[in-house]
Amino acid sequence: MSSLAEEQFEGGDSFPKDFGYGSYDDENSGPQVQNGKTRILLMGHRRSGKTSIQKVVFQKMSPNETLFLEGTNKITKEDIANSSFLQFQLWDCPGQMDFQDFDADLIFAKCGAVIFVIDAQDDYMEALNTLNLVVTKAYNVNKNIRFEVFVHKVDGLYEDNKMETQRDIHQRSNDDLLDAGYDHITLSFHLTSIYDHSIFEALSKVIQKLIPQLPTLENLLNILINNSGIEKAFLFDVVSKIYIATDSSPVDMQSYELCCDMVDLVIDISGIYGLEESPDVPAFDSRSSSLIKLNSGTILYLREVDRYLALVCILREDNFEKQGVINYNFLCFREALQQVFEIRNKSNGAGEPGSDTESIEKLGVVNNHAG
Ligand SMILES: Nc1nc2c(ncn2[C@@H]2O[C@H](COP(=O)(O)OP(=O)(O)OP(=O)(O)O)[C@@H](O)[C@H]2O)c(=O)[nH]1
Repeated sequence: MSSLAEEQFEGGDSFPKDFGYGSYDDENSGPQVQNGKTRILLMGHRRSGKTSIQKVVFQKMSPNETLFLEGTNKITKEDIANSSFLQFQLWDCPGQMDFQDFDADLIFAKCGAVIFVIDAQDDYMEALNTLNLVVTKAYNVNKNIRFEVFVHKVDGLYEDNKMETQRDIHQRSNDDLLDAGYDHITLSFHLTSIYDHSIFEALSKVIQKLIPQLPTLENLLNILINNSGIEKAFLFDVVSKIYIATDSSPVDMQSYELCCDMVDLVIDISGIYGLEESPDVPAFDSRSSSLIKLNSGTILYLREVDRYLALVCILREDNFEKQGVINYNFLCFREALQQVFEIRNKSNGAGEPGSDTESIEKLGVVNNHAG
């Protein structure tokens, strides 16, 4: 990779205050939501890695530091709302809780997703029994919960063994549900580790399922990339490096990792050189953008969308010749995104397709291929 080619600061208006995430709070009013925040539960046996996941992704703890974490002995609630775009409450449940006998109504009634963490380096048979118990209890309380199984600590497994372990856990847990008469419940599986980007990618996928505007965001990104000669675009929450949306082309891990590294780099450089006199003014602002040219003839291009969101694009160097078109399309994209949130804030019916279509129609992008 060549060095950072350009860290540029451009003029431009910030979004109005009401596009801040505060208003996003009010729009969710479904049963899975409490105080406007979707509740996500982290469950699993002792030492499976639940607290480590939360600390590494949301509190920027380095993976090695998790070695010194003490066991959790009561449910820890973490608001992931004020510090980033993501509006949810993460409940870290202690592994030592009595899974046979706990207040399922209280825990699952207002829950959007259960993440069940299984230590793939350990014997997981007992964990599968607990998974079955948790899933069936949760489903009886709330049929809308999404079940996500993290086959965790896979950094300790050989490549072949990873897929084999996931396949085995998938097979056994589905068989258990079938035996219990719950064959209609869908479990999603993710291979994860805190020592690489897999945990960020898995959490991105979990969280995307809980964002009602996801299809609209994906459509907007499709329109943007098709008209700008961009190959791949991610909408990042810069605080957590979770991508809240991407275009509909498949995600390859390498591209995602490159984009994550770029977000880190921009935040670090902004923190060092971009601070205003007042420490309260965030360094990552409407003037932040960055361009990295790789030796492979590929360009990484980052633009600030608002103080918590960044668009990161991957494109061929040749297609970057018309940077003006790309910048213009980006502004249209940003405006459309703003409209999506404004319309949703006004309407009570979250997720109604009509309102979102209106924003897409207003997206007056310019086609980069047109010459
Ligand atoms: N190799 C490896 N170790 C991990 C990973 N994630 C967590 N660990 C380690 O697993 C151990 C237990 O992690 P915790 O996060 O405390 O586990 P927990 O599930 O919160 O445990 P309880 O609070 O007892 O329920 C720590 O030593 C972590 O460093 C991972 O992805 N890979």
